[in-house]
Amino acid sequence: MALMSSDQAVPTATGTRPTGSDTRLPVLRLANVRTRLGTTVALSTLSLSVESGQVVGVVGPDGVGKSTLFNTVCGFVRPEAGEITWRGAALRPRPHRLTTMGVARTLQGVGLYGGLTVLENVLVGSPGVPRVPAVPAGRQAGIGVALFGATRFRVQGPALRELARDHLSRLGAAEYADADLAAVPASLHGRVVLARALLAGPELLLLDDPAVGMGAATAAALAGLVRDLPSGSPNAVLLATADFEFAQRACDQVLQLDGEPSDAAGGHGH
Ligand SMILES: Nc1ncnc2c1ncn2[C@@H]1O[C@H](COP(=O)(O)OP(=O)(O)OP(=O)(O)O)[C@@H](O)[C@H]1O
Repeated sequence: MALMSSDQAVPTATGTRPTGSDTRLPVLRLANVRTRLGTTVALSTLSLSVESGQVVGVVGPDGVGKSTLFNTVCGFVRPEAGEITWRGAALRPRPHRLTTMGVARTLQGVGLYGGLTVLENVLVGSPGVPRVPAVPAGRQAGIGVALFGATRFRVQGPALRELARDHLSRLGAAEYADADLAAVPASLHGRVVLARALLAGPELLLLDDPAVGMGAATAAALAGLVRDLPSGSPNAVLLATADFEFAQRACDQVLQLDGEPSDAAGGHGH
């Protein structure tokens, strides 16, 4: 695992937009990105590059800007400076285009439902999956659906269920597929969240503190699974965590964010 500092410069992309997606170029690159939330510079002068086949971790304590980084990459907030590129092409992210583009994101502690099987939990938010009465409609139509929905899914119906089983199997949780989520060990919940994100076949998987609240053994097992993820899909992983040990286990490269967010004009780099 290589350790980078957050002000380590990466070359700025040329800005010319390639006609096709060149898989030799970094999946995602941020160059000197700064995002302000109100008067707070929540993300300051951040540069990073996520190459094909890599798991890259961004590590830092609460409040250092990890969620802001993800929200910037997903287009929920717009950076006031810097450049984001996707396979070498300038990117202006839009949340509703994420799945089409090939980005899936997990959210901390969102969207696991007792009363549904593990398999049904993996399928929540997928197109063509009937609503399950146990889940309030508002939650099914929530942000998870927006992130994991529609156009990126190539299969539906029984084939989608089989794909969901395949992902559970890949993550060592196949035997729990038909069990109620409430009845399976909590140590498996992280894998259910992962399987759901994998279902869309993303090129880039964004993992928001995947080990939060986990015991050391569960986190270590999950880190091993995450480390092995980049293959065909996802092609690369960017994860944010406050857990340096988890990042060390899971990542090829770790970028440490350790600065304090600053007020207004006097923003400084992390
Ligand atoms: N809506 C907002 N308006 C103004 N400042 C905000 C807003 N949301 C977050 N911040 C501030 O921006 C900074 C970065 O927050 P962010 O949530 O990105 O950090 P984080 O590293 O993800 O921490 P956590 O894991 O606790 O969410 C923090 O100082 C936070 O207080």
